[in-house]
Amino acid sequence: MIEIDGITKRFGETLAVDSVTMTVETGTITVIVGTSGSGKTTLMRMINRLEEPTSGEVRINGERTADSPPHLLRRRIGYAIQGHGLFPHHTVARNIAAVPRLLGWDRETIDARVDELLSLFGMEPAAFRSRYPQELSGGQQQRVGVARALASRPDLLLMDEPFGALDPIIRARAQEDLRDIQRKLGSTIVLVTHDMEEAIRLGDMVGVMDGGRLVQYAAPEEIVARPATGFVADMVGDAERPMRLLSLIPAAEIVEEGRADGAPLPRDATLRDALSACLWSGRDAVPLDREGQAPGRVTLDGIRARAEAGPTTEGHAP
Ligand SMILES: Nc1ncnc2c1ncn2[C@@H]1O[C@H](COP(=O)(O)OP(=O)(O)OP(=O)(O)O)[C@@H](O)[C@H]1O
Repeated sequence: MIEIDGITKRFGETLAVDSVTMTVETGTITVIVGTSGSGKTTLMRMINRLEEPTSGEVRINGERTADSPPHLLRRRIGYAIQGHGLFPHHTVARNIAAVPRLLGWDRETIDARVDELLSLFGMEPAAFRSRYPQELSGGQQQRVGVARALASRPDLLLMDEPFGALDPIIRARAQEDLRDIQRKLGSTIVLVTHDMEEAIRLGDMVGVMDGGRLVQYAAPEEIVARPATGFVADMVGDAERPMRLLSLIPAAEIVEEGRADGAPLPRDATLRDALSACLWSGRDAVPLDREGQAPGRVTLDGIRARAEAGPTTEGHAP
């Protein structure tokens, strides 16, 4: 359990973090969300003492972090940042093994851990172990970055906008993978993002920061159903916009040739209807009735691409 107790950080005149108190339970994901400059990164960096608090303290499993030398503390706490920070001249295996090597693990244990993590992240160890970061796709580099942060089985993994550099489709996959792996390993994760949708999707608990203050700390359902302030409500509203947008776009706009299983949706169905039908039936395409022609199909990929294009077509303001 991580207890953040009345923690405050001042940079000169700036009150970056203002007396934040929160408890993170072991084996959960806590997401800190807020706009730029709200203090979320500073709050997180005070957990592993990359920043020293002006006042207040942090305890990990009852031990005050202030009593642990920062370099020892940071070996127990994984840290993954946007752009992954991999060492370009080291192989994937050596990158993942960085902290276990520092900790003096023996070679077989390290090799086994590297292979275990690569497999867990869906990367065949024999194919990836000896590659260099520049020989990987962006999504693979990001996975190696997270694998590295998890390698020494840290008490806690801190993640600062880990998916910020990924395009939206990979991002959704990366979030699902993280969730799966966190469940399998039982890791405790604190993740910082400016994206409320990501917070709602990933967090067991969501903390919303505004102007250095923690304005709400609750389960995602609670945040959505009962936002504590207007600011939280606005952030939730922004997150729901893609869904609202989907219900305004006719599925006919992205219908394509080809068949799909199931009863055709009516020709005036919206993308939201099509998405619901796909999710409900577990299919990645559904048929759509068309005027004077055989039914076409609407695919999940098509829906996703159209949602990401945003309200580009005239008359579809969200
Ligand atoms: N080292 C520093 N020196 C002076 N001011 C700082 C320093 N680090 C952060 N700040 C200020 O503290 C406030 C909070 O910054 P912080 O980086 O924690 O916000 P954030 O919510 O993580 O924002 P972003 O999403 O842009 O990273 C900002 O006003 C920032 O300018």
